[in-house]
Amino acid sequence: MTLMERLYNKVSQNGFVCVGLDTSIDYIPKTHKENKSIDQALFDFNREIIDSTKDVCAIYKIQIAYYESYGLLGMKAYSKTLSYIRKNNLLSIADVKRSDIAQSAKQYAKAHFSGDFEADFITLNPYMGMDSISPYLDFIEKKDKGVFVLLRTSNPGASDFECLKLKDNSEFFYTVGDKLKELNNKLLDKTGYGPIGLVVGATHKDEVEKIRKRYDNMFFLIPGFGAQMAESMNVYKLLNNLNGGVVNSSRAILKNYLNFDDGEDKIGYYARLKCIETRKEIENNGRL
Ligand SMILES: O=C(O)c1cc(=O)[nH]c(=O)n1[C@@H]1O[C@H](COP(=O)(O)O)[C@@H](O)[C@H]1O
Repeated sequence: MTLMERLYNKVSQNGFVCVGLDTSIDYIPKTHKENKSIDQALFDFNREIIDSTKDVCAIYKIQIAYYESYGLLGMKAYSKTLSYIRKNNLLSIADVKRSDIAQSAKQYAKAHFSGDFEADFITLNPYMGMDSISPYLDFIEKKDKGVFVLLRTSNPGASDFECLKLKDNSEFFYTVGDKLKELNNKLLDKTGYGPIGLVVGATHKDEVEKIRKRYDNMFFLIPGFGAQMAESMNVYKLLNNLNGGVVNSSRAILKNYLNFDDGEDKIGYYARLKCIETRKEIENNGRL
């Protein structure tokens, strides 16, 4: 089975939620971190979240900054989390948002698609051009890996550059998406999708239908639901019949336990509950 088939099957079986492991030490209750090293505290927290959510989510996204910020110990937790996901036959997106000249991009590909930090997918920033993307193709094709490339991000600043109007009145990000679509079209498998996906935030509603239609063979990573308050209807439209993307939620899932009196003893349970609620809310609102 190819990577895209595995992801597609996970979405069909468990739903489209992507659990964002943006694990800050501040999210971990005191009782769960005292007498532990930082790497152990971060990893134990992640393991509890993974064990409790693996049958109600499609994939895990590990945001590397949360681990880099704790230095070597943080990176140890990052590496252990990725290998725990792999050992359990689950899928991972390393949210590393890389972008560099081809020679350096090759090294990033090696760093994040093999060895201590091996992930199934990574996130890329495309704004240095296509030669900053192509070095990843070797791993995509030979090692069955995938990428999600930033297209229309969820932050307010997305309008500063991504949405600038070109001479023909189209927004700049469509030029980026069209080039990536061409590349992805050569790699489609029987799911109808290919391993070059797009990151499309759900916080902007005007263009969601147009984006989904234009990039119909591209799998989406959709952030913005939960803590960034994207509307469930936007998410639904981007999902393409609920199987053309994954919806990331990080803080809303990891910190859900804080909303309950018995939360500290049931961190995983409340994370699981939030995954189920997230899926239901998007599915139900989409049906309206
Ligand atoms: O590439 C991303 O994952 C990403 C793109 C984007 O446009 N917006 C965005 O929020 N993200 C990431 O998605 C996650 C959102 O986290 P929450 O807002 O806590 O759900 C963070 O890890 C962000 O870095």
